[in-house]
Amino acid sequence: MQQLEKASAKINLSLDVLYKRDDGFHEVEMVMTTVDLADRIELTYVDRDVIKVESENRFVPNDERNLAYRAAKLMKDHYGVRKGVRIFIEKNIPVAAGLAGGSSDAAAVLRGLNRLWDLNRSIDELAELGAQIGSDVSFCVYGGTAHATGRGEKVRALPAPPPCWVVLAKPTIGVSTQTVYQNLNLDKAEHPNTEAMIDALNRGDFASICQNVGNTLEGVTLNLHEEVGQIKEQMRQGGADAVLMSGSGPTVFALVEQDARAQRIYNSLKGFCEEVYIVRMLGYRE
Ligand SMILES: C[C@](O)(CO)[C@H](O)COP(=O)(O)OP(=O)(O)OC[C@H]1O[C@@H](n2ccc(N)nc2=O)[C@H](O)[C@@H]1O
Ligand SMILES: Nc1ncnc2c1ncn2[C@@H]1O[C@H](COP(=O)(O)OP(=O)(O)OP(=O)(O)O)[C@@H](O)[C@H]1O
Repeated sequence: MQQLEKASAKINLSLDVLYKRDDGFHEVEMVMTTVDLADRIELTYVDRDVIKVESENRFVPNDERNLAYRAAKLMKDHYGVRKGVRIFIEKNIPVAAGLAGGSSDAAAVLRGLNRLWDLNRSIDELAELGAQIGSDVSFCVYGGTAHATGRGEKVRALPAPPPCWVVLAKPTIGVSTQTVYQNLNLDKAEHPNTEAMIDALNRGDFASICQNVGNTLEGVTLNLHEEVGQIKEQMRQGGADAVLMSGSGPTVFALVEQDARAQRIYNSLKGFCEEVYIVRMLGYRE
């Protein structure tokens, strides 16, 4: 018995950090959307009480450190399941990139095992459970476009952005989310206007979406890695409608309405970055 799941990457159209909480996490307010760059997760039923994780990507751990493993373990423990699974991850999303690759794999495992193990749980229940794995997992369970609050786990659906191209470019460095949050100085940080972003989405106003992209964590990663600023500049020069770092970075994305411009930006970055993609937003929950 097999179950295939698509695990899509996300970008943060806006990311505001409000304050540091007593539990060490930061209270955030984000607008996120999934894009058409995805890992492929293959779940195979095993008639023994085991979880095995395999991937051909050398940056992805094959043991209990893998978020996909942790998702399967959580499902087993939470629902008292005595069945097993072999998880194969075809990794297409860059690792440690700010695109929620690991979180999306975990979310895909929650959705897939719900079917493979006949658990019949609701998507809301899976999203709530996913928060125990990581702050981005709840959003990834749903996908689409959403407003996420709390530490990221409170998710409310929003309308899809109008169609456009998204050029993603990741410099060769990886960035630890924890390090970026630790280096954030909230007294000096910039804050996006989340309300204006939500309003722009509700009106389907592409120009206003572009005007209101913003990420409080961007300044931190820009200071740590000058490549991020260089990519932003190159995208701007290529005529992008909006340019922003996603999550804690280091991936930068450009929103571009015109086909020719998107292609030009993609081509110009190809020589500069190893990992460049030209994709569409998925927009709605699949
Ligand atoms: C940067 C984002 O990706 C934006 O979408 C998320 O805020 C991070 O989500 P994530 O990778 O799922 O993060 P987690 O695995 O939950 O946390 C990693 C580390 O980031 C920091 N962290 C994360 C989320 C949050 N709201 N406040 C934090 O301070 C904590 O130090 C935590 O130990
Ligand atoms: N399934 C997985 N795929 C990728 N990395 C994983 C996975 N499971 C665990 N990891 C570990 O998590 C680290 C962060 O990887 P990931 O690709 O999820 O980061 P990210 O895209 O920055 O996430 P986010 O945007 O949620 O902060 C990696 O360095 C890797 O060691």
